[in-house]
Amino acid sequence: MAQRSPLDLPEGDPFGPDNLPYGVFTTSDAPHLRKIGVRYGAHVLDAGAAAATAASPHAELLGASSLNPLMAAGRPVWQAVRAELRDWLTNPAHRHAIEPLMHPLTTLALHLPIEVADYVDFFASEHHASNAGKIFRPDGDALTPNWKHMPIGYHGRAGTVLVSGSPIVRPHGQRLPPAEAPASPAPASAAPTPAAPSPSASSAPPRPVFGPSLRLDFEAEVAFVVGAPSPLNTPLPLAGFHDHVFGVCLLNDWSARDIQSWEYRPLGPFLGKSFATSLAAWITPLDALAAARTAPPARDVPPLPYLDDAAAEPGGFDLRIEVAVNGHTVSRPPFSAMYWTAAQQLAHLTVNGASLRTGDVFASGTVSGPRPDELGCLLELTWGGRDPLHLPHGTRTFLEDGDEVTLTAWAPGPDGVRIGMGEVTGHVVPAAS
Ligand SMILES: O=C(O)/C=C/C(=O)CC(=O)CC(=O)O
Ligand SMILES: [Ca+2]
Ligand SMILES: [Mg+2]
Repeated sequence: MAQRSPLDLPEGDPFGPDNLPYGVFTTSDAPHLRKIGVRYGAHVLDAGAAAATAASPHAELLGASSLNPLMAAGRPVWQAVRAELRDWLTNPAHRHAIEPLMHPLTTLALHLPIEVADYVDFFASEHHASNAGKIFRPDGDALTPNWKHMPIGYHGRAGTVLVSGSPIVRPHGQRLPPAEAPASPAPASAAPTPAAPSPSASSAPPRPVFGPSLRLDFEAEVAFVVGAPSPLNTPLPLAGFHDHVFGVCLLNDWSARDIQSWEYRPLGPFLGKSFATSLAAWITPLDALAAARTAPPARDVPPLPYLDDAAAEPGGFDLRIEVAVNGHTVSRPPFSAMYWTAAQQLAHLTVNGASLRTGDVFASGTVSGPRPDELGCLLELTWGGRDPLHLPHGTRTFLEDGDEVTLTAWAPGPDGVRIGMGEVTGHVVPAAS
């Protein structure tokens, strides 16, 4: 049987000419030579080689070892490069030149496609925020009084953003001893080292122990990658989203709930989240998601003018996310349910005069929908460990060593075609001894 050309895709392939996500790869014969690739079906185009062959004016940008130079070039260049890529991959006149530059995806090593500058994580799902509020702060209001007035967020740790597939080492940290039996069995190496004798009276102040986290969790999120930088002291309007955001990808904000719940007051998440954040290897260009734009939920509290999106282009994205633990689907969070949009988050990030750098990543926050099978983390799916999940391979409250978590997503594209968002995956390895 004749071998099908990598340029002939099956009908409706989610990585077809309307998608064209960017990544960075190496081949086994040149493991240190990072190249920009464009995913097309089950193959990857060596974009730098294609640009050189075509004598493209963008050959230097596509010949770089990360996406940052291309991302810094701005939207007119992004659009010109996307048109060139589509021509190279679909115009029969280029077939003989392009075919030899296509690598089977399975033969490549994929790397972090961008050099991450700053990393911010938001808290934009009303369902997640109110569930987390009820679980972490059962005696208070589910939402804090500021929540409907601004997209709440925190600055995370850019240096520990890892590419999909990287192992996640169970973190050590301070945590409170569980009031009763631990919600999930301790890994063999997890015997905690008491920092102090246990309190003898129930009114004694809490005293932490030190050891591997017993409540390791995932958070299904969507990340937005900044391309064009912005100057200091220049707040961006909502429309700035279109000019400054290069692309979108999946992100897993691994979270140690026991470390987090002890440390987060009063300044917010810190070491319970900074040990690792996984980013997908493929960045979907914003233009590939044009058909997925959708209106966000109705605002029941009018936002301040700089966040008011009533007259703006629809700021939501209809991304259908799926979360699998060890290959078993545990949730399908709908990104269209997010209350605060990425455009509002960008306007808020810069409203105080803060500048943007190429490679800044801002993540949506955990994506949870209203239904019990739409929740984006185990904290919610097991209600703080109270209601274990029953999976074919055993019950889970939080993650055990060896567990693998995979997020996938797709978005509606033009003419009923699906735009594949690739995946972000990671597996838990035992805490360092
Ligand atoms: O309610 C809290 O105190 C914190 C909840 C989170 O886990 C914060 C976070 O990472 C934001 C998010 O993913 O939505
Ligand atoms: Ca998060
Ligand atoms: Mg994290």
